Amino acid sequence: MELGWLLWGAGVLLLLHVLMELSPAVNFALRIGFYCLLCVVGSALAAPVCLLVNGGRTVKNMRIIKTVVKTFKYFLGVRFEVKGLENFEMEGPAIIVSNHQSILDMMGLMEVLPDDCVQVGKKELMYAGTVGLIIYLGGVIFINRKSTTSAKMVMAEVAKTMAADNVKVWVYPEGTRNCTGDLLPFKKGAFHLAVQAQVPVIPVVYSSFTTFYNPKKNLFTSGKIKVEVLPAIETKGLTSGDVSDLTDRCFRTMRETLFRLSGCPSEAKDSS
Ligand SMILES: CCCCCCCCCCCCCC(=O)SCCNC(=O)CCNC(=O)[C@H](O)C(C)(C)COP(=O)(O)OP(=O)(O)OC[C@H]1O[C@@H](n2cnc3c(N)ncnc32)[C@H](O)[C@@H]1OP(=O)(O)O
Ligand SMILES: CCCCCCCC/C=C\CCCCCCCC(=O)OC[C@@H](O)COP(=O)(O)O
Repeated sequence: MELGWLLWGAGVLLLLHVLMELSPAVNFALRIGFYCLLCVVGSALAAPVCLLVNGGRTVKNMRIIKTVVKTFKYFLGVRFEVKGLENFEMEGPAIIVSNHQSILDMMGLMEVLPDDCVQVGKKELMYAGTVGLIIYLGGVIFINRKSTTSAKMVMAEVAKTMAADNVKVWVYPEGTRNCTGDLLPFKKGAFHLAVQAQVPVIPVVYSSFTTFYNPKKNLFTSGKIKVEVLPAIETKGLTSGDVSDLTDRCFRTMRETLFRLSGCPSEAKDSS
């Protein structure tokens, strides 16, 4: 009986292996499926620990979530090379902005995430099963992207409380995933938030995934991601009239860094 199960298991694994070798689409779907499975299982394991240790929804749970998510890279063959972490070594609140390429970004986020830092996420994520639960427990700030007014109100509330709560807030200013090797134009919410709270903006840039991850080409192999935490941009004394300039400045710096980290120096020159 047990031998029968073993043979079945071996047969299924062999079939999956052959399918993966033969079809890039199957290979891609299985690898992404595996990542999602890691997220679902990792969240299911982390949630009770968060509840037992910290009792409910709090940014302190991010340490537990980070410990779990940081192991995922070993299962997927993804590695990170991080520079500039000293730029996070500042007391007090800040807005962190970074490029957003894929759902895989959760690994890169957790690789560098400073203490007491929450993310801004779309509210739909709340309903993603155990992943939604863990995101809720981690204190993620949910916004409704379909309603500018409501998103602005949530951000304004965060601006009022983040100094007292002493938290950093991580925003993806492109507002959505974008895996083209370039940046989408930045939305201004993160920069309004920084100016309203009078806190610095710290940009974080991840090199382009396109050499090892491209959903359009069913490409997902192992790969190395370069990450750079850039020096903080001060906002003391800036007003809402300065938000566009601040957004542009940050966009240009991040785009140059993205091209440099991804090995496309000519495009970096074009953008300056
Ligand atoms: C195991 C698994 C574990 C998982 C790990 C857990 C970690 C979880 C991680 C979760 C990761 C989740 C990752 C994710 O889910 S990423 C997706 C969700 N995140 C975002 O969308 C964040 C970025 N978006 C923004 O910041 C947008 O600006 C928002 C959403 C706020 C509005 O966007 P919208 O498209 O509606 O409007 P607009 O930007 O064109 O702006 C329109 C006008 O309003 C002005 N304006 C904007 N904002 C403000 C403001 N605050 N005060 C005053 N004014 C403001 C603005 O200047 C403009 O005016 P003008 O300049 O044209 O005159
Ligand atoms: C009962 C419902 C069950 C639902 C189960 C869903 C299981 C989900 C499984 C794995 C998901 C792993 C994702 C980790 C978190 C990803 C966060 C993320 O990257 O969100 C995308 C968002 O930034 C931008 O969204 P769009 O690019 O605009 O779209």
